[in-house]
Amino acid sequence: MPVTPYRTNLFQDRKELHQLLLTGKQQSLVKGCPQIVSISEEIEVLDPLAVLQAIAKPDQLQVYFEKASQREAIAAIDATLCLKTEGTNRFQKAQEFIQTTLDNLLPGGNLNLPFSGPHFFCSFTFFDKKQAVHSPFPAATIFLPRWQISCVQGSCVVVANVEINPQTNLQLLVERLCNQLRRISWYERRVSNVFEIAPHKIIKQAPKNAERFKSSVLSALESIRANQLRKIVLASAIDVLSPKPFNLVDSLDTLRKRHPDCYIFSSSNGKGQNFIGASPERLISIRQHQIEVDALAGSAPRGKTSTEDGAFAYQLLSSEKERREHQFVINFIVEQLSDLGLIPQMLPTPQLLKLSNIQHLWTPIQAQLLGDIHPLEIVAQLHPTPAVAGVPTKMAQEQIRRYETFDRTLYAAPLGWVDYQGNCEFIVGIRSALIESEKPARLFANAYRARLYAGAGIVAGSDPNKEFAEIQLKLQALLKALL
Ligand SMILES: C=C(O[C@H]1C=CC=C(C(=O)O)[C@@H]1O)C(=O)O
Repeated sequence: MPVTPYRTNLFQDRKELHQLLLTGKQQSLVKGCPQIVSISEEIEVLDPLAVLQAIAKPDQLQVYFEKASQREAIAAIDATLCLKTEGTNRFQKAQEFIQTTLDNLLPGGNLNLPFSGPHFFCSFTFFDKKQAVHSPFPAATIFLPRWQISCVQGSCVVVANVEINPQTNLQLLVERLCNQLRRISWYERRVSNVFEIAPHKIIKQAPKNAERFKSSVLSALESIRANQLRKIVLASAIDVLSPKPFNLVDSLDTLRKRHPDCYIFSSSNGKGQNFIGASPERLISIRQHQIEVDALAGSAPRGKTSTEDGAFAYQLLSSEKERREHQFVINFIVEQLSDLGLIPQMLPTPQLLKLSNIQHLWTPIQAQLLGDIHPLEIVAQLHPTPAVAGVPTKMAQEQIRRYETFDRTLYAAPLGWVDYQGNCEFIVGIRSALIESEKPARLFANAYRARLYAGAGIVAGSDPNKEFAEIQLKLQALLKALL
């Protein structure tokens, strides 16, 4: 992909912008196919979530990511190009789509800022095929956004990706791009809450949920005793109904304030359904060839006092069962990275990751990226880890299908971005919910539904009551943000 030495403030200089687009047009003539021109420019400080609120439309694909503790947020709005696919080779197809797009892409503007240059936003479902006819998300969605707005530690960048073909009217395009950028920069810099009075919501949790979950745990423990399984992560879902639509931006705004140590995320399917969450788990990040993967498994509540909190932490760190549950995840990640010829490195004992309502055993694993391994090859190798599936993986996935009566959709699956230089960040979509902000569901007496998901790792020695209590604790992260 050639990098063009254009000025860094292309939107200020229409002649230069026109010239870059013209190069794209000429390239599309020579290559005989449309080209993408990607323009990056620094803008005044704004909140990407406020831009999402101001310009995104419900019928557009959208993704939002934020790590408040690192002062990092990014919004991707509408798709210039998109691939929706499924099957066992979905990661491979996604990789090919990205490569083909980059072969026909001309980047311009300021490429030296964090998040400048084209980024591809990806969401994968837990399973590689649709679980139900009306599944809200395809097994893989990869898109190059029309507009990408990011803010990293006070430095904000806008990236516009436009498709050009020999017929494109460049003057009109320049006009349209500059107008849209003006709209983005003018908008409110802070999220304005739409609902002054919180809508009344009814929590609907089938009473059978608890019993069904506990009997699944007992049955899974039987499979563990029979040596068919060593670990399985079983999840539960609850439905929250509301007479008013759920507001995506309000929910994200609440989540980022309540869970600054988590990755706040949302992925919208362009049909009024949004998958949102506050996940503590990073599947992988690659920055300048440095890979980081989280092994996260083993949980305890937070204490009400520092003494109680310390006691919970001590129990967690010294529990043989929690350490075993955690070790399965480490072993899997190390094995999968080693299979790719990488050399994983980590500290010998887990650390504690303390979140607002729960604490976990956490082992960050590092490796140096070697050769030309694509980030999605590593994602394919890592998903699903035993933090969300089990050991052995295939058997655990089969059993999950048998025990869980709901569609996992994006729950516990990789969600993230890959950039044009091979950097990436993927989180695991846990502590999450599917919210409906467009059409009320007839099935629920025309109310709007939010489905919340959380799971727990089951190993020999697990207690069904304790695992159910852990799930309730995890569900609180989302429940409090929606109510
Ligand atoms: C599967 C979930 O959590 C995983 C991540 C951290 C701790 C876990 C545990 O202790 O069971 C789970 O493996 C979830 O929150 O839905």
